[in-house]
Amino acid sequence: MHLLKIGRRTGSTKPAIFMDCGIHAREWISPAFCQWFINKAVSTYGTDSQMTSLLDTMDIFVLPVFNIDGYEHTWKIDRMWRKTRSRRNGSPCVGADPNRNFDAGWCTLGASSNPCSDTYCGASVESEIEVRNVADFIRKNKSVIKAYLTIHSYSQLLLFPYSYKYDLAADHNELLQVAEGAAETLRSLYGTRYTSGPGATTIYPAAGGSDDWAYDLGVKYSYTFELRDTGRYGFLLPESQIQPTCEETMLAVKYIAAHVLKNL
Ligand SMILES: Nc1ncc(C[C@H](C[SeH])C(=O)O)cc1Cl
Ligand SMILES: [Zn+2]
Ligand SMILES: [Zn+2]
Ligand SMILES: [Zn+2]
Ligand SMILES: [Zn+2]
Repeated sequence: MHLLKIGRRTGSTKPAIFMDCGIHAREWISPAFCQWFINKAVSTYGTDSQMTSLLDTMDIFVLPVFNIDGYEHTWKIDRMWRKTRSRRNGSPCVGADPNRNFDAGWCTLGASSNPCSDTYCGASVESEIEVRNVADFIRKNKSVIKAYLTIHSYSQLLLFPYSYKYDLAADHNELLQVAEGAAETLRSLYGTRYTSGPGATTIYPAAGGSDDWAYDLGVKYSYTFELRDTGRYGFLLPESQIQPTCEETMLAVKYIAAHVLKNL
């Protein structure tokens, strides 16, 4: 797994943002966005004032493709694959849903213990090596990681904890306010409408997700993005929409980052 660290080479440890893409293999617009983000971050540092002040103060960790084996599978075999590609002896089916495999109400709701289900929670918490690696990294760096962003598609949603329960997060009001501000900034470019809210009531109740896990670990600004569209093309978003999607999402990510920066 290739994790990029974007930031100034100062010796000092800086507060950081962690963003992952491609946790679900078929959500191809997601890795496209991380690639776009990396290029923008390095190419506009020094010219774009927001990006410059962000990178002068914070580091940004970007994991462009979380679920590498699943992503390759969608390129070569099965475009609609979602899960990892782990194999369990004795099981006829392959893979677990990495976004049900985190230690956050693991396998209690909105997930399946059937290895053939697309929302299979895995044999145990962090059974998927990709999940274990990301969780280990964030645990090790939790004192500096101030925000966790995980990029999915589709539905045009900006979700935050909780999905594994209906209780509101302690920081609900702030998380909602920031999400709504980010969604409004995103809409200002092409008019794309996003809905913001806690996962459980905004999309569906489900346990084992990375955003809930990061939030409970202490990463306050924890968001799941569901990028374009709302179902017309779904996961098969046309190439013509890649650039506009990346441009509008960039605005939302910069909005959240600016809020994190202001509240360091
Ligand atoms: N904590 C979570 N946050 C967001 C979601 C929605 C994504 C949408 Se593809 C999923 O089903 O894994 C699911 C969970 Cl479990
Ligand atoms: Zn397959
Ligand atoms: Zn997803
Ligand atoms: Zn999705
Ligand atoms: Zn703010």
